[in-house]
Amino acid sequence: MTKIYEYTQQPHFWIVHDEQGYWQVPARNNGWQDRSPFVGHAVNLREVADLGGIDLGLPAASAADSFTQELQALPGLTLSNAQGDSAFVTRQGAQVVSWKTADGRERMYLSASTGGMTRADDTIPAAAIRGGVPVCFPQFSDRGPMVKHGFVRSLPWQVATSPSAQSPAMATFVIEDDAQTHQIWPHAFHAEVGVVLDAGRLVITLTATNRGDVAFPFTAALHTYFRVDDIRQVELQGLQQVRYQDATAGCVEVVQQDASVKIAAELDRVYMSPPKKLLLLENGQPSLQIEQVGFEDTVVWNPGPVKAAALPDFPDQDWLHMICVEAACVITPVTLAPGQTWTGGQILSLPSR
Ligand SMILES: O=P(O)(O)OC[C@H]1O[C@@H](O)[C@H](O)[C@@H](O)[C@@H]1O
Repeated sequence: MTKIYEYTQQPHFWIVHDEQGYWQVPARNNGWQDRSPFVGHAVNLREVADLGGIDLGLPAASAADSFTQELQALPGLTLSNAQGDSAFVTRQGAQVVSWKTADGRERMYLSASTGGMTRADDTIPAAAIRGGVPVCFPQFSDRGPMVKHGFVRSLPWQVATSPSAQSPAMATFVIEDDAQTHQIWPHAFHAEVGVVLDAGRLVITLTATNRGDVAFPFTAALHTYFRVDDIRQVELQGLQQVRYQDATAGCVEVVQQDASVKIAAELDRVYMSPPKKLLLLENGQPSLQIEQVGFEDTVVWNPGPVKAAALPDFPDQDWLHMICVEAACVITPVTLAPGQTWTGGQILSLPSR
């Protein structure tokens, strides 16, 4: 039987801490009987009941003052674990802007000249934060009438679950529609970002719920910026024979021929229904495994030298030090009926795991 140390129920998922780490398990069919994409083994409801209901409780939901720390002047909070991994999530956009693995290596790219909502300048809408894991919702890129990549990446989020002494390695963040969002998008929604840090692994989930009485479609992405030493030594494996739209060429459709994606200039592609696990290599060595669930497409983006020079919040040379590999729903929008919930996630792990 799987030994479960603690578990807590969120509105749309469970957080489970067992022998193998922390897991975020979508709540379907009223329980965990479904083998979840987030667990490598079955966790079933009866086993949990047998444990006698260990409920350690959660700190009460708190507001902006949970974001007591700063990174590059961006208010946020830190997650950490006993193994020495840490992550920083900003109030603006519930954006993971730092993920340091226990070897001390920073895995997320964050522009030194990013804009964003500081504590002193709390005006909205703020510029998006350039780096980490921007949450694009309810529109991916400029494929619709809305502001590029939707509006939630520019808005302040609330903490639903703070990292605590008992559970320092997980947090959840929420945002809902209000008078301001109704001016941009008329729908009643609830969005939730879950961040779970485990030894050598980071799980980020996006959950969207329709809390209105009219169905709505959306597109979305976890627009992850990975930090790399030198993009010219980077390969992304797992996309051979996958069809993609090339956004640098009018979205013409092409089939990936090469075994790996390499970047020498601007690259902007939406891979359609690719395999769910990709491998990032640096200098020929596996560097990170990038897995996605729930999201149908994968976007790969690097601005290259010319576009980089034109981006005001991005140092000219930094295209050499990042690659975006994004879990995305682009080609086929997700439609949520009233009351319905959708969850997608990206699971990033060191390749030795
Ligand atoms: O500059 P933004 O709005 O953060 O977008 C960055 C890039 O995001 C990618 O997801 C898109 O495919 C690109 O076309 C876009 O340029």
